[in-house]
Amino acid sequence: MTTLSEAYRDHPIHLHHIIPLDFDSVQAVPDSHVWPQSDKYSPSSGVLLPSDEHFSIPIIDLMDPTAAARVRHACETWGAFQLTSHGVSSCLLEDVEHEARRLFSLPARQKMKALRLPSGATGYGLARISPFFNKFMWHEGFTIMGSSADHARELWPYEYKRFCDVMDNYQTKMKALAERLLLLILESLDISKEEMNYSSLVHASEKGACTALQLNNYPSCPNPNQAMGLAPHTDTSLFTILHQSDTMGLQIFQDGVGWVSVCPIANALVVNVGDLLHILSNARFHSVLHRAVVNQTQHRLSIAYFYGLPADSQVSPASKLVGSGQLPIYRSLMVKEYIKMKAEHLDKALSLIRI
Ligand SMILES: O=C(O)CCC(=O)C(=O)O
Ligand SMILES: [Fe+2]
Repeated sequence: MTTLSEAYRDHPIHLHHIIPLDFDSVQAVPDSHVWPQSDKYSPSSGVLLPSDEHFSIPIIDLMDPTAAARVRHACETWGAFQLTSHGVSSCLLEDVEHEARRLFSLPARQKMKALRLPSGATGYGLARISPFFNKFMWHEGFTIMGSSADHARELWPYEYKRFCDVMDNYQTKMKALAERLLLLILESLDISKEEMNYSSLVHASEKGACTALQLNNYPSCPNPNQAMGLAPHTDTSLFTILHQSDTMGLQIFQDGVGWVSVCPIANALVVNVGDLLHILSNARFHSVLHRAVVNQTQHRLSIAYFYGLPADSQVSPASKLVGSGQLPIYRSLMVKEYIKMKAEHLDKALSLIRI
């Protein structure tokens, strides 16, 4: 079966788009990291603080009997929501954040030992979207797919086990939560698991879902208005479950409104609709454009769990949602084909598969 790593292998990335800045060694934002102020990519462009509830993403309690309807509304209007009562313990969230902090606070030369390979998918480095932008992001990341042992051993030859145990446990809990959420999302689209007549989704929830864990670090920045933490993008996943530390930084784009900050809520997880769910829902749910901005005094961490379909499966608008007067908006294609298109064309990928 094709894995996500194999799907990325054909798209080597140049080393200067993998190696992060040694943030400890700079006093000012270097020109290579200064983003233009005048366009939509400007880090300070049109941001709304969610002081008004109309400008904040919905908060959904997973145990609420009306959760499916609320999920549908959130995914149709925002493409994102904050999830509470999700059953992932606050201890585990603290542990995963603590381990991520421990990793990113290592000296730069130590982190470089676990650098992602040019044609690799896992390890330490800049975000994969880096080559699409003229300027570099104020960010360093660490990607895990399955076991983190090989890279963790490079970072801590003798004491890597605690890191691996926490990451394994977190991925196990995230997978179980993602499977619950997938069923809720199908229910919200009025599709029962039995009606899911193509195998990929059933397949995904039962065995081969393509998943990845992404640890993100945004060091404090001498001039946050000039720098960009993570440039605007949509996730390729079905959906992403994100834990953010208690520093503001995540923003989502809402048409006609602009960039809206997603306030950290203790123990809530942010769920973002990704491209695959957008395709599957025949664009009823939208894959949310989001970015991360940086802070002058506090560094910020986030931990993203990407839940996708198996790379070898087919994705298309669900048959339940097309037919009765509704035409499919996207053609059917293999998930790995879509991953490849995204790696080559980023935000143009969806338009390339429109019918
Ligand atoms: O740091 C964040 O809040 C966003 C992270 C993100 O969008 C990603 O890892 O894809
Ligand atoms: Fe993202």
